[in-house]
Amino acid sequence: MFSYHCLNPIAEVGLDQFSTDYKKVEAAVTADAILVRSAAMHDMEFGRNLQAIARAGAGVNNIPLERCAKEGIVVFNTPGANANGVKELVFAGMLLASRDIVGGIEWVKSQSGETDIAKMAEKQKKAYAGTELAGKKLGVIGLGAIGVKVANAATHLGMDVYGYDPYISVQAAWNLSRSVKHIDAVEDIYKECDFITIHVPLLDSTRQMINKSAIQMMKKDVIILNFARDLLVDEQAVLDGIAAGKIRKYVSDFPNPTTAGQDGVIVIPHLGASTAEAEDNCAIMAVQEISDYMENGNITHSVNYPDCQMGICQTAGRIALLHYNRQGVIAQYTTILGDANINVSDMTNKTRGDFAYALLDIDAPVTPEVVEKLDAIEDMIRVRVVK
Ligand SMILES: NC(=O)C1=CN([C@@H]2O[C@H](COP(=O)(O)OP(=O)(O)OC[C@H]3O[C@@H](n4cnc5c(N)ncnc54)[C@H](O)[C@@H]3O)[C@@H](O)[C@H]2O)C=CC1
Ligand SMILES: O=C(O)CCC(=O)C(=O)O
Repeated sequence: MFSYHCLNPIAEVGLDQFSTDYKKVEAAVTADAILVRSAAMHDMEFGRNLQAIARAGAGVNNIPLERCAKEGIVVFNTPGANANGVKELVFAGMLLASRDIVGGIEWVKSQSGETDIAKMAEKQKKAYAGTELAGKKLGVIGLGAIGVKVANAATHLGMDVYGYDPYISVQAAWNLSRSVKHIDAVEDIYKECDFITIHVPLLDSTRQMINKSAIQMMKKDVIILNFARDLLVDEQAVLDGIAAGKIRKYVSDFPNPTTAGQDGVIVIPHLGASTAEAEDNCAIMAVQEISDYMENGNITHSVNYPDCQMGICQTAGRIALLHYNRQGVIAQYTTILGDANINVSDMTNKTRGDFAYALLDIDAPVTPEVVEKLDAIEDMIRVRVVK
């Protein structure tokens, strides 16, 4: 029996995928696995039996990845599962920034009961007029699951699309429309584009990527869209740019005291992934990842351990070893198994930075004494008897 805890509401259609071997628990500290959306986990203490965390979403900046790896907790995310939901809201953001749609709607509301409203609207509407998307230059920074969808869709709206991603994956490159111009220097996006949208993860290397000097390079009346993370942008510099008449609008999906209520800023309450479809997709993928890890030891879409799959175990036993990626560890654990007369019939050992993961299918079940010896290896983080 496995236990899981949900730190945020997770779509039932996903949780329904757990077999009857799983039970939901109220206390995170007692759970084998945690499902989370945006809840901040950096200050959480983890129970010793916690083996996996699945982020039902893309961004993992709310989870202490390194600490989890050191505690033998595999962290997963659900790449691409909410990308379409975000893409659609980015276009809503572009439209809201191009014309004062919200101002217009508010005006209509304020005139409710006015019998002459149709005639008044024809006079009033010039106050809310704007510009079109077609023919404008859109710069997309980060061509991953979301960036590619935004870039491709924008070409169908007649936009001239520039894409920048020095680390683009082969899959994303395959998916990118040939109409998108591949830009090698992000500065060219800053200098050329009417709309700039950022879709990169929040990392030390991307924090405040859009800063004062980037804004200085931008065209007058640029519209900046941020559906990735607020800390990617120096938002005070953006407010200064709006006040100086350089930036026409800043659209953000991340309310905070700096931007909420400010002129020239449209802030949405983190709704990018809040669609039934995205929530269902993320929950289903997260539950599948956790189930495959808990039941088979397979890792798919981890963000702190290497991916590693050996299907369903067909031998007498399977063990999973989470260890540091250091010299001599493989020799030590295979010697312990050999000394215990346990034949390894299949194994995979994968590494990711400082961490490594091994799955071993063995011809006899391991005894508690063998587990104890494996655990005692200096660079061993966690030993799991999967079967
Ligand atoms: N508003 C919302 O509700 C949502 C926000 N997000 C945010 O959007 C981010 C992106 O999501 P996905 O596209 O699904 O992730 P992804 O991992 O598929 O794509 C990220 C892309 O950014 C690129 N990248 C990394 N550093 C870069 C740099 N310095 N310059 C240019 N490109 C760089 C990577 O190569 C990758 O292709 C997430 O990390 C998350 O923070 C994601 C989903 C929902
Ligand atoms: O779960 C959510 O609503 C947030 C989605 C998000 O920001 C992400 O997937 O990175």
